[in-house]
Amino acid sequence: MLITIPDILDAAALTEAKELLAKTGWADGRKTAGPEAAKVKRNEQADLSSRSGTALHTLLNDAIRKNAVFQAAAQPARLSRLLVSRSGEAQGYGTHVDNALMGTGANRIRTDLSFTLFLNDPADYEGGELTIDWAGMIHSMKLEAGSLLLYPSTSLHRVETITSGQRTVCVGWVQSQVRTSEQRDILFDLANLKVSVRASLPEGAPEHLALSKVIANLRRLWSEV
Ligand SMILES: O=C(O)CCC(=O)C(=O)O
Ligand SMILES: [Fe+2]
Repeated sequence: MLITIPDILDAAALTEAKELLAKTGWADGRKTAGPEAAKVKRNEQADLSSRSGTALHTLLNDAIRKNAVFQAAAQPARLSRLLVSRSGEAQGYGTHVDNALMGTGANRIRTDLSFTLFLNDPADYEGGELTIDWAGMIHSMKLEAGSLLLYPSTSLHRVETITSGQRTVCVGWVQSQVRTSEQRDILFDLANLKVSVRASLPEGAPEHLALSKVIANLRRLWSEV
């Protein structure tokens, strides 16, 4: 599944993120790419180890984790550390596949899903679409500031070259409790169905219980914890 989630950050959180970003240092983005991806990666990455960088990481991480749609769609078991990157004119990120495993020690994860949280508006730059090759279809997307695009890490993708202005995003990866995309899709559909059933049938209706039972039993079959 490829899904856009609006309003991960509200206006106040976006302003705070931008203020923290203004105090953060930047380094060459190739440092955090695998050897193959490093050849096509042209951007800069924020130093999230500084004081303002740590505050920024916490702000973004909390906002992503607490979002109900993100939780339902990704079913996260674990999240990678986040990266914040910016690309200016003539920069971008050529076609690549993300590393299957990331992080070290206790932070090691299998990447099932990748996401980009847009930190500035599409009007601020030309080019810079995130282009994803998913199930034989090409999706090219550029979202409003504060919105997140979640997509399977199994796909080839790229960031189109920026022709003017500057693109700033936060990217990260999820190890899902549910390893396959097909099973995650079914659970996401059922979670959405549960919301509609709750809205249209009285509390305690047998349909609520039946649906809860189906969801719980599928999660028993498909989850790794
Ligand atoms: O900047 C983006 O939207 C995606 C970046 C990316 O593909 C990556 O960091 O692996
Ligand atoms: Fe990537």
